[in-house]
Amino acid sequence: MAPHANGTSNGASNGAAPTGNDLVTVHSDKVVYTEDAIKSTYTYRTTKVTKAANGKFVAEPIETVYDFKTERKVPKTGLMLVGWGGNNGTTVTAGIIANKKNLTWETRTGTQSANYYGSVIMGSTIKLGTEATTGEEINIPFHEILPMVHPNDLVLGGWDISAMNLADAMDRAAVLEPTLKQQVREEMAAMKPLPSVYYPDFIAANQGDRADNVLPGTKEEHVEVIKKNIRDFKAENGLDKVIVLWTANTERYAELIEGINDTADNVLAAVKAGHDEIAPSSIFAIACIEEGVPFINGSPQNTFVPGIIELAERHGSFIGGDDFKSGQTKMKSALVDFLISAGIKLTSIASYNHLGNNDGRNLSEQKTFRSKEISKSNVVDDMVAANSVLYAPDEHPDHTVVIKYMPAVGDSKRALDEYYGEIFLGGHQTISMSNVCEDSLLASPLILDLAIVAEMMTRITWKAHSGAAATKEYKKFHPVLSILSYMLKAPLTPPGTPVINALAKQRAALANIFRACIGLDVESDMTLEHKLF
Ligand SMILES: NC(=O)c1ccc[n+]([C@@H]2O[C@H](COP(=O)([O-])OP(=O)(O)OC[C@H]3O[C@@H](n4cnc5c(N)ncnc54)[C@H](O)[C@@H]3O)[C@@H](O)[C@H]2O)c1
Ligand SMILES: O=P([O-])([O-])O[C@@H]1[C@@H](O)[C@H](O)[C@@H](O)[C@H](O)[C@@H]1O
Repeated sequence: MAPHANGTSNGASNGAAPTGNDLVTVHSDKVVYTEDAIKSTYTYRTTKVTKAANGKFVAEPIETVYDFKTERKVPKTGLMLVGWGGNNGTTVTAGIIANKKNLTWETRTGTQSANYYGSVIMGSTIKLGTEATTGEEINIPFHEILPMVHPNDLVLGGWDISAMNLADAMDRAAVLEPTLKQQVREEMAAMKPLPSVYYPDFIAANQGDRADNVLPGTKEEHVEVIKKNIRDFKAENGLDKVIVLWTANTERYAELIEGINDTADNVLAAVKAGHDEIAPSSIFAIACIEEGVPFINGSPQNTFVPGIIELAERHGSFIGGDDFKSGQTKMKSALVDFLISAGIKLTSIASYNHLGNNDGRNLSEQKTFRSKEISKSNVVDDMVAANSVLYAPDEHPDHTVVIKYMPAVGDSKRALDEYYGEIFLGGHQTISMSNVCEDSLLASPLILDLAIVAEMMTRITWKAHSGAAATKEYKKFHPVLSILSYMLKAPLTPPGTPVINALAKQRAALANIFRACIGLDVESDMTLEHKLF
């Protein structure tokens, strides 16, 4: 259960008193509970900096007071996966069934129980505060900070260009132990992906041999079919909400063409005209935006061309992406943050990996590899740019990304990295690492995190007490959900806003925004209570 407040705010009634097995009770006059919502008042503190002519800085603390409102009712939520029959799609499906049924299965090393390890929402904790008398740090499960969807309750569906049922597709993926597969096989055999949008030019030619479940018709018709699929899925399962997430193959980048995909009207006209540069993932994005359903891109291609971002803003529909940050890049975003913020001048990063799953097979073509190369390379940019002591303007470490398809290793990707940097007085530090990433077992929990956080964001609204954003009515967050960045290699942010890739900053943003929704200040880690004499 989400935390509850005992206090009353501004003399307003506190509404429904906290009851039952609430994990946390928040004593604050900044939080009010009604039957339907948690309402908090939060003072957001930032620092406005002005650079003077002499190159020095003037810093001014700024306070903005926001009201947040979080709907408390957890909706019955469906998760529709594009690429449902793939390694990630089958693995996350089996994982939910295993957890829902509390399955255990025999492995070479003993009995294994279902879990959600690798999910930041289900497998990690956040600091709530310090124990009133002992000062001990109190941490709570991330999932408990707000009333979130539980992954066990997600209703799964989706599309695939391969007609294979989920049980056979799970075998094809070769990710899970037979002793687990046999327990979920019957349920998964009944799961059949809907026919999908297939434009061969956007993925590797070697994917053609599985494309036996393809929608006929025009691009305009495809948008309408996808929208109907979503409506039907919602109705048939009695859902309150649907989230759609792309875990299909990596597509090549779409060419950005003025007059075609630069504005919302142009991209809709291009769909109507059946323009070649409208990708399947963009067809899904448009359908979801028009249907008011959050759409998240777990792959690296530029699904969200400028016209689609404008369309999402026009409809107020949530979008997020790009490219799950599952293993090698997640490590990179943490290690680079550590090295550069420690004053070590990283001068080269060599990122090699090989893998043998179908994703690797699809990436064996240059056009699709290029999409992944971009998302795996740009992850260091913000950290480098933030350190003008080490790096001159536009100076960057050398950075190379290599991905090779080696069928023998299957889904067990081998990542080999070397980080090379300058240290004190001309010394050098070389960090070489080997990182075996069970790719689908690392990506699947991220699919759940992305879906749960995206759904949570549909229930959080805000208004400002003063300033330019002051409004009487509560408003939604910006349609581009940059709050999802912790789970993504190439975080999509609202146009004109900075991209933050540093892993710790991304996680802090997620945790602190959720803390603000229950009227708790950011966790500063200052622990002054332990430092003042
Ligand atoms: N650790 C990871 O696994 C990881 C990390 C980051 C990103 N990704 C990305 O996630 C995606 C899925 O990875 P995977 O290992 O599950 O790949 P996969 O090849 O096993 O699965 C992709 C599925 O998508 C289907 N597909 C292809 N085009 C489609 C379309 N237009 N509509 C519907 N279905 C379509 C394929 O038939 C296949 O079943 C890839 O783009 C990959 O780059 C994976
Ligand atoms: O997330 P990460 O481990 O850095 O990157 C992975 C790549 O190393 C891998 O080659 C690719 O197939 C996966 O889709 C994923 O993108």
